[in-house]
Amino acid sequence: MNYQALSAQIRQKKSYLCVGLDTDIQKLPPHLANVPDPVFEFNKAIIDATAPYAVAYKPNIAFYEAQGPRGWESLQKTLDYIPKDCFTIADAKRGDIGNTSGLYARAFFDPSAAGLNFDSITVAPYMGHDSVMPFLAYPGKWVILLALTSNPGSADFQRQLVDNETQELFETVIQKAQTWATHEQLMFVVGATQADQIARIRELAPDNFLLVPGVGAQGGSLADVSKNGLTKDGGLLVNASRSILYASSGIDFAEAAAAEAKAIQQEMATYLN
Ligand SMILES: O=c1ccn([C@@H]2O[C@H](COP(=O)(O)O)[C@@H](O)[C@H]2O)c(=O)[nH]1
Repeated sequence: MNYQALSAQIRQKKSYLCVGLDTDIQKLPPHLANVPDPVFEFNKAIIDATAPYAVAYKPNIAFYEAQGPRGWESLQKTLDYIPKDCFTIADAKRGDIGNTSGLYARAFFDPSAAGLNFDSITVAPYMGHDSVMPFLAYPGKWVILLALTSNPGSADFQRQLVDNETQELFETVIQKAQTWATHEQLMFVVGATQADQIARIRELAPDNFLLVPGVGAQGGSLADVSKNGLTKDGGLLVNASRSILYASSGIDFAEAAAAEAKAIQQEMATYLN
């Protein structure tokens, strides 16, 4: 999905909600325990329930690869089930020397390789340009680069002063990466818990989409993120995973997920107006 189509989806659905499919086998409702693929059945119900309110889905790859081959199978089926008008994100946080990154890119972007055809992948910037470029070699696919993450440890490196102490490392990442790709292929991850930095990030990256995890379970504020992060084209994908997936642990889990997604979408609609 390209920039214009994503922006049009946001306008049409009045939503910039990304539902995070962090599907934890230990947390599934008991009544799914005996179906052949509980992770896929759960995801299918979550997708059906939340699709009216979401423009993107983000399976976190760790939850699938930890299950071995059957996890990859659940991931494949889930990706194929996501409606075609929704943007898909492989939250894999990859990045390595060039030839290895090339294989990561193939695994997630080339359906003739591992069967997966994601729109985008999260990438760690730490190894520099040659670790990121192989992902950008796929026309129409996106790199979502970790810039200022939502976790407390983000202060350890990302907030350190660099460039003769003139700016923080995450600012350098955002500036430098824009010499590698346009805003039509490059997004940045910025935690909702870092909302006080979003105005600065918008100065550095006025047109790039930001993927913002950290509302819901991590306590970030949708209002604060939206106030400084929205652009004329939308410009934000705000992710919520646990607060939607596990809104109820019972037989009504999908209805509870729909209610949670709808509440977020309705709040988003007020900020888009
Ligand atoms: O800075 C980051 C980068 C990625 N994540 C991921 O987003 C979701 C958040 O899940 P919640 O349950 O809504 O807290 C999860 O997949 C993380 O790995 C992040 O939280 N922060």
